[in-house]
Amino acid sequence: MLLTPDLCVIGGGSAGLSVAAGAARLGVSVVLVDAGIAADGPLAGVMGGDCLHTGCVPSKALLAVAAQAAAVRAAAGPAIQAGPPRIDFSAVMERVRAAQATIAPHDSVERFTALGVTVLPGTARFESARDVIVTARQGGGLTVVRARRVVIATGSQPRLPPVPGLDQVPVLTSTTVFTLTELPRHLGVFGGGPQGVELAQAFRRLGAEVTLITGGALLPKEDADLVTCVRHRLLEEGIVLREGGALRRADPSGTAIRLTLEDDTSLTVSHLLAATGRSPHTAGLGLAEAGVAFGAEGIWVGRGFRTSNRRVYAVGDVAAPHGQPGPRLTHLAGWQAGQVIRAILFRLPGGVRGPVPRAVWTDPELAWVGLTESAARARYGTGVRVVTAGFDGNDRAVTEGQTDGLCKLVLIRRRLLPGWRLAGAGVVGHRAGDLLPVLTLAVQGRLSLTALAGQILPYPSRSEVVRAAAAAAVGPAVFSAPVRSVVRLLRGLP
Ligand SMILES: Cc1cc2nc3c(=O)[nH]c(=O)nc-3n(C[C@H](O)[C@H](O)[C@H](O)COP(=O)(O)OP(=O)(O)OC[C@H]3O[C@@H](n4cnc5c(N)ncnc54)[C@H](O)[C@@H]3O)c2cc1C
Ligand SMILES: NC(=O)c1ccc[n+]([C@@H]2O[C@H](COP(=O)([O-])OP(=O)(O)OC[C@H]3O[C@@H](n4cnc5c(N)ncnc54)[C@H](O)[C@@H]3O)[C@@H](O)[C@H]2O)c1
Repeated sequence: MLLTPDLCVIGGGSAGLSVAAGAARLGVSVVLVDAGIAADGPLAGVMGGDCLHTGCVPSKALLAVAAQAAAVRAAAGPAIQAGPPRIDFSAVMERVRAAQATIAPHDSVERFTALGVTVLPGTARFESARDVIVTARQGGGLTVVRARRVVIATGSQPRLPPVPGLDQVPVLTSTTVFTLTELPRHLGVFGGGPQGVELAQAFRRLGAEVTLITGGALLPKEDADLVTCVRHRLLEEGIVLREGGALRRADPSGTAIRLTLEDDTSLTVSHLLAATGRSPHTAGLGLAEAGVAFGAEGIWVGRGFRTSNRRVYAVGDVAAPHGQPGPRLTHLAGWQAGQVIRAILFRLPGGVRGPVPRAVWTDPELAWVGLTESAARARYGTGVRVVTAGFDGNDRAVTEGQTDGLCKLVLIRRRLLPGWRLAGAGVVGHRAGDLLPVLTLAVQGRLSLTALAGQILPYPSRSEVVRAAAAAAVGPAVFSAPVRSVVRLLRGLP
């Protein structure tokens, strides 16, 4: 069979679905090929890729149930008499599946078909610079798609470092961890990025013994002072942290797994989860046949997310803008999808990307946008100023008994005018992610510090910590000697 649509989208994850839905709603004929459509089970007939099946949704649902368990433990005291929570792990996983099932209709083949998209369940591969061959699932035959434009959105997969013995032991990844039917007795988590830290806390709060092993520092992309707050809580909750203790080898030990670290220490765990990053899904796509340049970091794209083949574009986790692996996040995939629609359908040049907000959804959460302090200092040296305000001075946090954390603003000296400009901002603390939108607006929109400091905010709210940090930035200028002189002068007037 030969199909000749305007657009062929390969991959039905966050990126591909956004492109397909947007294009179809603008009246363009779209063929969407997805290899990840579940054939049976509760998510049968559902696309959604990593985010829905093995990423954001199940991990956040697991964290949410785990947070409830932690809240029960924390509530127990003189005011509330409660015992330790009894956790039914299979019911926990039911909650995870229920969250997925609630979101699933949005990503279903049915919805996309109703939007006018032709959905082909199967695996796509370029046969030439123009033609994409789709091998249908379950031996259902071949379809040739000859589209005016093709968008590759094939995502990424878990990356396992070449540690000796890792291929000799059962290793869980994000692909398999959400199919566990029993709570691991002792979970070794290998990797201290957002994935490792979030899942370590979730499993610990659900009652597993957890050891987190990471070659470098915990959350290495974040400023150390913010990470300290997260680390403190993980330790307090009983997670054993082996930071800087890279894994040297893994060996089977009966039904368990023996891990030997670089410092010659070893430990035995019942389960091992590798959370050591992801690599782009480029294999088997026939990229060489299509004349699409790519590397280990992903498919190289320029402005408008166009590849080296002018008919072909790439977005989402698989794309490497200007040859660099970007952050791999669902909301960034959504933004890129909008850009590719602009480029293909409206022939508009790609917009310039503002700083991308990100959050680690642990408790406390760590949320950031723009330059971190360490990145700013590396770039601007002494022309950097940092101000903070802690939740210990925030009345709402005090009333909630959740005063850990702070808001931090990274300022750089203005080039032409006197004063400072906001280059990065973030919060660590209880529900810190909810405070990120205003900081994102401030950093992306180059909002003045005076505007941030002058906000009228509901009292008592955690959002006041942002205003307090901005007030700390503008305070020295407001209460300076020249301003005091003006006040003195005016006081003398009738
Ligand atoms: C545990 C975990 C937690 C996460 N939490 C967050 C979070 O809280 N916030 C956040 O923003 N991001 C989070 N992420 C990252 C987020 O899931 C990804 O950035 C996002 O899903 C990428 O979307 P995508 O469309 O590029 O790729 P994917 O969602 O991977 O979709 C790719 C699709 O392409 C299909 N495909 C691949 N090859 C072919 C082929 N040859 N033919 C046809 N189809 C093909 C696949 O089957 C899949 O359906 C998390 C990731 C993990 C692993
Ligand atoms: N909240 C969120 O937005 C969120 C949550 C989970 C995952 N994600 C996304 O999913 C993807 C995967 O997350 P991740 O945390 O696995 O990736 P990551 O690349 O951020 O972190 C990988 C971690 O593994 C460690 N590591 C890698 N190789 C190692 C080795 N050989 N020895 C020791 N340590 C090693 C790194 O030091 C790092 O701590 C990322 O793209 C991330 O953005 C996002």
